Amino acid sequence: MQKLELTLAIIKPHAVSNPVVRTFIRNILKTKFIVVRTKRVTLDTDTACRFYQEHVGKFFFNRLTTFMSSGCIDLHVLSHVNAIEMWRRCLGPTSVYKGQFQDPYCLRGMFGISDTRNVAHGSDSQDSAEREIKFFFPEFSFYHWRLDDEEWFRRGPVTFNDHLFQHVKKLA
Ligand SMILES: Nc1ncnc2c1ncn2[C@@H]1O[C@H](COP(=O)(O)OP(=O)(O)OP(=O)(O)O)[C@@H](O)[C@H]1O
Repeated sequence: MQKLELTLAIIKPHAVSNPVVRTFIRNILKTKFIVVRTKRVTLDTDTACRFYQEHVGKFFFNRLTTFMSSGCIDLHVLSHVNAIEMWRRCLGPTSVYKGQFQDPYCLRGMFGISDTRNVAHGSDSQDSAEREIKFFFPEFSFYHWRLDDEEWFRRGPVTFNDHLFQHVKKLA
């Protein structure tokens, strides 16, 4: 049985503040993935700039970091075999316009407003996922994940806790 992979999903402010979009996305997350952690935060611009530091100097950097600190964002640590690719496939292309033509049912194609307000973020590699999860969930233990939790979530049984918006171990 292939091991579970972790990825970070960030639901961007315009998607969190729209109840229809938020509910649609949450349904995908809880039915297609194992949701390992969920947290809602509001970033200050300094934290948004640190998170997106690889884009410093690009024409959209200021727009992106201002937008990401303009309201609540939802952070989800997702798990699945090939979680990174799966979540990015749900998102579709970075460009909303491209998504609308190439893959109209992807989240960005359906709910994106612009290339900045493109619904959500997904880690693009295992290294990025680990770095990004550590950035937002410093208390998350990769040691315990690898030692114990990964196998538990893979084999089950798990149940979904709506209040936490997380899957949790189902104890006998
Ligand atoms: N040409 C652009 N114009 C405006 N905003 C952009 C543009 N390119 C990227 N961005 C913003 O910067 C974010 C990070 O860009 P990146 O190139 O890493 O895209 P991505 O990997 O598809 O998206 P993400 O990392 O958010 O999942 C994008 O999600 C988008 O919000």
